[in-house]
Amino acid sequence: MKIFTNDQIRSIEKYTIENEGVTSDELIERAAAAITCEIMSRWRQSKNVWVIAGQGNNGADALAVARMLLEQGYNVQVLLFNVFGRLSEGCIHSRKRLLDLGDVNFTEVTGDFNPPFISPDALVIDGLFGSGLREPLTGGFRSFVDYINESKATIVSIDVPSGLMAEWNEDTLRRNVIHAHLTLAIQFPRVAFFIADNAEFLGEWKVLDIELSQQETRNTQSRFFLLEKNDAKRVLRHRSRFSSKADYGSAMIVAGSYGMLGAAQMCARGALRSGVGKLTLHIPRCGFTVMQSEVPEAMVQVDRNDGGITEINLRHKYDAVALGPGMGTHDLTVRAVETFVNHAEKPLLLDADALNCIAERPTILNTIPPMSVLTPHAGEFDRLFGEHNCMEARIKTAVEKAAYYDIIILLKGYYTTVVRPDGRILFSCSGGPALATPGSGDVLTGVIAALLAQGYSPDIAATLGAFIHGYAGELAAETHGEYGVLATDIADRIGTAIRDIMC
Ligand SMILES: NC(=O)C1=CN([C@@H]2O[C@H](COP(=O)(O)OP(=O)(O)OC[C@H]3O[C@@H](n4cnc5c(N)ncnc54)[C@H](OP(=O)(O)O)[C@@H]3O)[C@@H](O)[C@H]2O)[C@@H](O)CC1
Ligand SMILES: [K+]
Repeated sequence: MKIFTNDQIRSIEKYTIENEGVTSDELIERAAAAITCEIMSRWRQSKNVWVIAGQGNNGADALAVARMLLEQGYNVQVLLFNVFGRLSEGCIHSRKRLLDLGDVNFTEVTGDFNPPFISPDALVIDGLFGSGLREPLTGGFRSFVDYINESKATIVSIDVPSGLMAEWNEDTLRRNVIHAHLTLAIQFPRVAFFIADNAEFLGEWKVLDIELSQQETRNTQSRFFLLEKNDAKRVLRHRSRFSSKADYGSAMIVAGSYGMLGAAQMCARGALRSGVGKLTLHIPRCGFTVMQSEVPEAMVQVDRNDGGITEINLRHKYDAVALGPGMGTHDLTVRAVETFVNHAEKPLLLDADALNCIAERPTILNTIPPMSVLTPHAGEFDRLFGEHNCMEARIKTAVEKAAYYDIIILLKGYYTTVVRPDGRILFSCSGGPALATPGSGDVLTGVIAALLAQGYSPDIAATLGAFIHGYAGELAAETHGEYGVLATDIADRIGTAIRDIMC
């Protein structure tokens, strides 16, 4: 699914108006009807409702919602902010239709005003600013947004929480944004919805369909994508009855060190549950017995060193090679990673300590084969590319680095984000807090390695891997709850996750 920018949504809206016989006011009515419906399904008429409208069409939506809720018997009080005397046409139209009802509790703010008391049990409909916001809120608007947040009322934001930019918000002061409990996005989710930093503003979010042109939606190119279950289903290949393990590729995982062999095991389990045809593990000598007994499906090749990885020799050809889980960052391991990466010709999968080794010797970055996949969590990313104070900043750096080094960067988190060298950004929407468990990332590396071995392109393997892994985590949470999931529980549900996604 494509995620559009504000400008693109605006042109799809314009196209719809110009080519599909619908007026802007009708779109506002559609949006308001869908929002009203959603509110009515959640809150009874006894709820006190405050509708806060701004001067643009976000305000127009809000005023139309106020009218519809009044018609449904809700007790509604309306505040329209018209401080610059510049209401949009839609807003003027919605105001007229609202006031035509007669006897409406309506205040138009045109200058200084004392904010009314909003009780904590009230419902606030936030239609102050939507996608037309130019810059972070300041002055009176900023104070009013703070005032609403502090009221402790339940807040429903129309389209986007007021003060939040639809795409990038790094420069937005945290306090200038409405903290919604529910955000009802018109027609499309926004890029900002998939960036972890903004979760506190959005609350739960839902997209409401107002039937903008499907044709124009299809024709509009995007650089942002969301991978959902249906997309994953479309990408996953069915297996032929006549296939053999030779059809599903051969993967090598270089992992483990003394005390960290569990990482290698979990990674192997992730790969084996993801359908890899053949799996070889390169581990330190001390892990031989345990690995052979715990992961009998894999072949084991031991390092000459007992406690860590010191040489990475591929004795055979592999369709995918993953390096990192539990490897440690001993000098000898750093050197082994450097030598191996220097000589590698095909894309690699680099995770965890492989990334930490590269952080120790950043020149390795220059020798990573094109289209290799790096899978850092926030800490590993910062060790590699410098400190960042938020996920948005990391995503922006990832875009730069992915292009510069011609690599794919998968940033772990809710909405794991995959950045391609061409600047395209894919978000995976499965998962949840159950995935925040030790070894979870090792399992993910195994899944991606298996997909690479089976011939999925690196960007697809990364995004699909993140989706499958997240989905398996959700399944594991159904059994064990968000607190109780082990990484091995995730690994053991990967097969079921793939089956569910494909059916
Ligand atoms: N997608 C769709 O198809 C549909 C979308 N719809 C709805 O329309 C909404 C978008 O409407 P919109 O374009 O009128 O923008 P909105 O945010 O209401 O206000 C812009 C106003 O705010 C002002 N302003 C900006 N920044 C400011 C600041 N920092 N501080 C102070 N003022 C600031 C700005 O001033 P200006 O830039 O003109 O100087 C302008 O006057 C969208 O979110 C959705 O709810 C539906 O109606 C149905 C169809
Ligand atoms: K809003």
